[in-house]
Amino acid sequence: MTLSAKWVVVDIEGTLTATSQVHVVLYDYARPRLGPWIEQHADDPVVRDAVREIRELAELPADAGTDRVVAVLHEWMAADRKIAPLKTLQGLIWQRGYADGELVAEFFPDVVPALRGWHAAGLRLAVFSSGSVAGQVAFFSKTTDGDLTGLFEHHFDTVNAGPKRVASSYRAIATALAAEPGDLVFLSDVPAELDAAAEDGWRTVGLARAGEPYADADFGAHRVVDSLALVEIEPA
Ligand SMILES: CSCCC(=O)C(=O)COP(=O)(O)O
Ligand SMILES: [Mg+2]
Repeated sequence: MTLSAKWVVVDIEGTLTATSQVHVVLYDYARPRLGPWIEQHADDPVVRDAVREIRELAELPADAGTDRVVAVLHEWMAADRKIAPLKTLQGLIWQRGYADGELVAEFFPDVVPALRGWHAAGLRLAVFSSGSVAGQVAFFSKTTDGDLTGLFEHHFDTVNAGPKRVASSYRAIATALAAEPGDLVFLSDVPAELDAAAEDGWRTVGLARAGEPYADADFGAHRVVDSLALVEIEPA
């Protein structure tokens, strides 16, 4: 399969890294640290705003204590709700974990060669993930293949772009990149995300990786592969 594009925009979970890397390794790391982080960073406006938003979304009283906020966050994590203030707090905790050497990002074996190959060929790379931009940058900075942050020119999340299953988020990204939708290719394991990108005119590639949650999903008219090694992209 050969595509022509200027930008390659990649999802993280299920596309670059196993879902278990996020749901087990990263969520297990964040879970016990949420309460202490909220308490120890109570004066950080980012944390304060996130906690206020969590209370509002969960319909908790404005003075609900950290234990009640954390209980909500644990419920959201158990249900894998990708809610922005949760992702903000997780991202801060993971940022510290990567900086302290307690976390190291791992990818499917085909990922780093593909990313490096596209970058070397002159394609421009960006990330669109539910994980916060801070969490994404930390994730790519400490990987089993070293610091990969230099590969990516832009990072998008649900705060600076919008929800991943809504076409307007892909319009916002195309505008931010000053790119025509037809010059953008989006790679994701979630058909609904690909549908939203295609609705905005993007090219799309679905990742149906063995053992991953969407391995047997219906990808409709989207191109589908089980490895990035099968995705050839020429600079447009
Ligand atoms: C350090 S990035 C963590 C990714 C994350 O938190 C997440 O929810 C992944 O969602 P995606 O949109 O990449 O499938
Ligand atoms: Mg994904």
